[in-house]
Amino acid sequence: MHIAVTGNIGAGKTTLTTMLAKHYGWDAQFEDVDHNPYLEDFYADMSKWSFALQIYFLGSRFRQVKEIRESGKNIIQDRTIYEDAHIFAENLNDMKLLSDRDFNNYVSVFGLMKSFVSAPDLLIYLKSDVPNLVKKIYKRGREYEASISIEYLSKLNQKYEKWISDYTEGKLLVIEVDDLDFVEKPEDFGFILEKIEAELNGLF
Ligand SMILES: Nc1ncnc2c1ncn2[C@@H]1O[C@H](COP(=O)(O)OP(=O)(O)O)[C@@H](O)[C@H]1O
Ligand SMILES: Nc1ncnc2c1ncn2[C@H]1C[C@H](O)[C@@H](COP(=O)(O)O)O1
Repeated sequence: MHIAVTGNIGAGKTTLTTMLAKHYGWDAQFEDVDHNPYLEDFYADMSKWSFALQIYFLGSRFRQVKEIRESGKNIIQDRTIYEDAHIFAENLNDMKLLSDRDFNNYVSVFGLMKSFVSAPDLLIYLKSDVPNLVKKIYKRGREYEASISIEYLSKLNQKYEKWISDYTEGKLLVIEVDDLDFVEKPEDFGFILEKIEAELNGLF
């Protein structure tokens, strides 16, 4: 079984992925953030590094897709390859931080990869508003993310809303996380588990 957790920067994907992997004994796949050779430079100069970062994330995410196909294990994944293309790359192009030439090149490589990608059995979208995302990004305290603007997060949130409303590839669970503290409150984590189990009824 393949479950993926999706959502904007700071929504709580890594935290929930870690908790679910521990709770169910699933393998977890995380984003390549700490050893990412471009991320810090990207936030310092988005226009200069956007293409290199997108290619890096695309390659890293495709490696995960391959592993999921080959492993036969129950895997929970922190963010999907769809988000790189439909949320981040598209938004950078909209904001003129990724040129049309580089974006078209990216889209053509993504198109080739897409035929190898299977949708997760369940996609869990963590929906959060921008002020709450800002609070959580601040709480996490990655220095290079201090430059993330409200405008950037708002545009990403709009892309997420559109993408989720059009998503038909598989089962989808939308969780509004702003009033939940699944880190500190076991009952909030329990509420999420109940929702997941209702969706996966029969697959467990
Ligand atoms: N529902 C929540 N309630 C309280 N704190 C949260 C919640 N979700 C995430 N956090 C905190 O917010 C920060 C960002 O969460 P993280 O899981 O890294 O987000 P993401 O992976 O989506 O970027 C972390 O410090 C985490 O502990
Ligand atoms: N495809 C991407 N383009 C730009 N930035 C990206 C992409 N994928 C992830 N990121 C950034 C956003 C955050 O700063 C880190 C980690 O993501 P998070 O949502 O906090 O787990 O990488």
